[in-house]
Amino acid sequence: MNFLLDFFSAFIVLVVLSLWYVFFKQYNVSKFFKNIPGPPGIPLLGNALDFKSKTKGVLTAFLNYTNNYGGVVKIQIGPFRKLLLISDYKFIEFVLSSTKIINKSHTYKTMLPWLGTGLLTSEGMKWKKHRRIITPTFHFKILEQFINSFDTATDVMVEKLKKHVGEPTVDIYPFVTLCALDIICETAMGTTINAQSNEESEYVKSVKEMGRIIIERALAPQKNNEFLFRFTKDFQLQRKALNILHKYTNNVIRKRRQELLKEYSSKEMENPADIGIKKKMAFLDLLLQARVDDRPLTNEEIREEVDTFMFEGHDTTASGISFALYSLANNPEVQEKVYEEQLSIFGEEKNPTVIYKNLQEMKYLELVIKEALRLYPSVPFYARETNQEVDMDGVIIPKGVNITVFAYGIHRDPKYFPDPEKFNPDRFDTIDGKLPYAYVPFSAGPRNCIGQKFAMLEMKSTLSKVIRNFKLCPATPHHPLKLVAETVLKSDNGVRLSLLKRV
Ligand code: HEM
Repeated sequence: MNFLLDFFSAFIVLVVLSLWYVFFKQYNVSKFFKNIPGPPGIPLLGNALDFKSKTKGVLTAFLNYTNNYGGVVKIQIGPFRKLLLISDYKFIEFVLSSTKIINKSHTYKTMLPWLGTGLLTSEGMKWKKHRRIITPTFHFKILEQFINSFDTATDVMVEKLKKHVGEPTVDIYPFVTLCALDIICETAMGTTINAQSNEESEYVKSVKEMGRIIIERALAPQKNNEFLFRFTKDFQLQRKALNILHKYTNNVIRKRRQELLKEYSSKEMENPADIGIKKKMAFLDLLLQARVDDRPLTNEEIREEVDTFMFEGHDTTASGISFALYSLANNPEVQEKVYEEQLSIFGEEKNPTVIYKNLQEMKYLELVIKEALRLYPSVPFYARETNQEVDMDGVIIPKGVNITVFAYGIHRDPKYFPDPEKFNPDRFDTIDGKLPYAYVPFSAGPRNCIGQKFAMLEMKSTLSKVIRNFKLCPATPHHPLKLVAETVLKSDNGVRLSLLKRV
């Protein structure tokens, strides 16, 4: 009896202490949020029901909140989690340019099992040091060598699309995704997985599986919790997918390290500084040469970075390319200008050998891509968390505040983009460079997208080849997009259009 009483008292003390800890931790945060407008929620769940099933409602809910409550909105998810949704220019500028608000929010934790602490998820000194050594791997001399990989993968896609010429409606998203996956595999790891001809490969399926699990966990409170997640079916599926993904990357790393050592010993490369320029190399090879704190990166550190490129570097460009193709199909006069530009660079040649200079000459196509990323930013929102108190022009933001930058929201603000729903690439002719924090598809500041130049080149390369080969028309029946925020922006009913062969 005594034992039971002791146990019960200990349990009560533990609960009280835990609640006190949560309350104390939340006190400053709650005080900060007190006067910020936001949608009324229901007890315990807050606004969580607005996000309804899985991912469907988040984008619409965020947009409604922004329209109803303005550029700085308080959102409550469950009893304890609050987030600050921002689409206010000054606030976005403050957050993204800050060297203090650098850490990612709690939501990114669901990526850790796959990516570990690669560049996207790492913090503090690790992020700083790795960002410094990875930045040179995006030098244009290195990117230049990837054009051939972009070209070869797009050739495969064009051949596959040719089989659908004349059909009234084709969902191009799956074609583009597999093409982007082939590209990132070859450029990040130097390996060919032939995703386009081998869609059922274990690796491709595992990449898709992890993408799904990451976003579902981020939005469902019971899966987000590490302990409860262990009892779900997805935990087992994640284990299986991670086993395949990590094994693949680890094998590639081991093999490339051995090859590199052999090449060194045969004195093939005399000046390590030239590495990656003289010889075509994948990001992985450059990471194998890199040094941090006067030592090479460990296999695990390299795997984290390569997996991060695999994750961050294919769905994003696939969305960018797909929505740009959709916009061109539905805006024939813009498409005609893009085609004219291609003719002015290559003449009638449909499959010319494309070099870096040609891609730089595609100025109008660049405006088209920018406008597509304004209306359909691949990453519609991203979040930071304060790890210290910060002073924003006299307003103190306490430690522990989740600040979610709503890029999709500010991109549709008529103050910065008049007639925002109109697809008008020419607007970037006049506004480019002005108000940089109103246009943030690649984020901005010290923690912006390190792969944006790579992404731009890939998108130009792929889009230009498709446009040289096909005339794009709207799908029949008419196909309005149903945008949803998954790990990236997608359309729930596909990205449909119709293809005609260019003669
Ligand atoms: C259209 C294509 C792309 C878009 C729109 C895009 C967008 C973004 C955004 C918004 C962020 C910031 C995310 C955050 O703060 O949580 C980011 C970060 C990042 N992106 Fe991209 N991205 C694209 C393509 C790529 C590619 C092709 C790669 C790699 C080859 C890449 C690698 C990364 C990495 C490593 C980070 C983390 C950087 C850091 O935290 O220091 N991205 N990207």
